Amino acid sequence: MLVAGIDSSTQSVKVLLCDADDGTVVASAAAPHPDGTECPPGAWWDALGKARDLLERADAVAVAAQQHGMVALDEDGKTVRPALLWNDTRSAPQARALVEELGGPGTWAERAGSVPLASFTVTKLRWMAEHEPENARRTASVLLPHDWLTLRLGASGPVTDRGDASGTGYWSPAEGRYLPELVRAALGHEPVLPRVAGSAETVGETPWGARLAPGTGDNMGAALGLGLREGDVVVSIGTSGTVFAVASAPAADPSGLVAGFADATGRFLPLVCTLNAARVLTSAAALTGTDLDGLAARALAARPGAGGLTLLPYLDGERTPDRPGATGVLAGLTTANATPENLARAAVEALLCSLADAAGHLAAQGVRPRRVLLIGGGARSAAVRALAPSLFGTPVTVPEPAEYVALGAARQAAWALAGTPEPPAWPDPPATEHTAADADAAAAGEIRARYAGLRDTTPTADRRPGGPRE
Ligand SMILES: Nc1ncnc2c1ncn2[C@@H]1O[C@H](COP(=O)(O)OP(=O)(O)O)[C@@H](O)[C@H]1O
Ligand SMILES: O=C(CO)[C@@H](O)[C@H](O)COP(=O)(O)O
Repeated sequence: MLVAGIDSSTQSVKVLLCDADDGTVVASAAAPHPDGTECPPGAWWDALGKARDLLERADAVAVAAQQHGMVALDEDGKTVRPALLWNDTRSAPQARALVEELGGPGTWAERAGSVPLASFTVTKLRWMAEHEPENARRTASVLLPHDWLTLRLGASGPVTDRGDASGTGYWSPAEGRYLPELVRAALGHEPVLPRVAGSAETVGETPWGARLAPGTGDNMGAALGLGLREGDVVVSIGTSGTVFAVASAPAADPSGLVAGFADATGRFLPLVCTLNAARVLTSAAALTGTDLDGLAARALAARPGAGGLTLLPYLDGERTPDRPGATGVLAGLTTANATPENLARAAVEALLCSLADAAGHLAAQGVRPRRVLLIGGGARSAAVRALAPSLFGTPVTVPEPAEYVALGAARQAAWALAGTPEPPAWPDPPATEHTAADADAAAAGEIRARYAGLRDTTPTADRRPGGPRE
C-alpha cells in the first residue's frame, strides 16, 4: 500500500509518496506558493495540483500545513477574503486588546493553552471584525489551511485535528474542546468550526478512492515524521524558526513565550516560534551577492564573532520576543570588519542566537533536552550545522535532510489505513552528530552576550519603513 503526505507550508507545498509499511519514500514533488503574508487558498490548491499524478497513486492521504492561517468562508463555502497567514503581524493590537479584555495572559494560558499573539487565528478574526466588518458579517465558517485542503480533497465535512485546533486560540488543549465564547468575542458571532477528529480517524475519501486522514499543523506533522520521544527537542529552521518537544501534560505559560499546543497523537507539543529563520540566510545571501551555499562557505571562512558584527535578525518584525513592528539591526560595523564573510557569519550567528533564546524559553517551562534535533530547509546549511552546537551549548543531531512534515502526514495516513492504537513503527531516519569546534565553543559565550545586549538595548517601538505593520 502507498500513502501520500502533504506539507503545505508558507513558501511551498511538498508531497511524499511512501510505502505504508516502513515509510520508504518512493516519489516526491514540490511546487512554490506565492510570497506574502496573505494568500488566496486557491493558490495552495493550484500548487498541490502539480502533484496530482503522484497523489492519485496513494491509498491514503493526509495534509499537514502552516498553522494558524485564517480561512474565512461564507454560507456557500467561498472564501470571503484571502487567508491571513501566521506571519502577518497586522493583528498585533487586536491580540493585545483580546488578552486585556478576557482576563489577562494567565487566564488565556490556562484556558487556551497559549497567550495569543498576532499569529493566532483568534486575533485575525478580531482584526477582520474591526477593519472589514462586512467580511466578518459574511463569515459563516472558519477553517485552518490544512482543514481547507482536507475538505477540498474530499473530507465528508469541515474537519480538523487537535494539533492544528490548538493554534487557533479558541480551543483548549487541556480540556480538548472549543471555547466558543472566545470566537464570539473576537468575531462578533459564532461561525461553524471544523469538527476535531480522532488522531487516525478516516474523515473522507478522495475522488480517486483514497482514504483521507485528518491531517494536522506542520510542526505536529514534523513531530510525527521524526517519531519524536520525550526528551527530544526539535529546532526547525523553515520560514519560521520553531523549537518544540512532545510532552505528556499540557503547557500553560503566562509569559506567552511558549505556546501550549497539542500534538497529532494525543500528547502535547509546547513550542516557541520565531518569525525570522531561513529567510535571514536568504536575505544575507542576497545582500552579499551569493547563494545559500556561498553564504555558508563565507560564514565558515570568517572567525567566530564575525569580527565584532552583531545582527538582530528581526527582519519581518518578530514574534518571540513579541516585537511585531521591529526591523533588523546590524551593530558594530567598522572599516576593519566590513567584509562579506563577517556579514555572512553574523547572519548565521544571529539566527542561531535567536533559536538558542527560544530553546531557553522551552527549558524555562521544564523541558529538559536529552537530544537536540535540527531540521528544516535551514538545516541544509553547512554553516548552521557547524555553529549550532556551540551557540546552543550542546551537541546537535541532524537527521538526514528530508521533508519531515510531509513524512509525518504520510505516517498519519498509514496510521489511518492500519487502524492501530499507535502510529506505524517506521524506522528512525539516519542522522549525523555535530559537536562544537574548540574555537567556536570558546567564543560562544561572548557572541551570545553581545547578541543579548543588542536585543535588550534596541528600542521595541515600531520602526518599520512605511509605518506600523500592526
Ligand atoms: N542549503 C541551504 N542553506 C540554507 N537555507 C536553505 C538551504 N536549502 C533551503 N534553504 C532554505 O529553507 C527554506 C525553506 O525551508 P522549509 O523548511 O521548506 O520552509 P517552509 O516549510 O516554511 O516552507 C527556504 O527559505 C530556503 O531558502
Ligand atoms: O506559526 C507557526 C507555529 O506556531 C509556524 O511554524 C507556521 O506553522 C509556519 O511554519 P513554516 O511554514 O515555517 O514551516
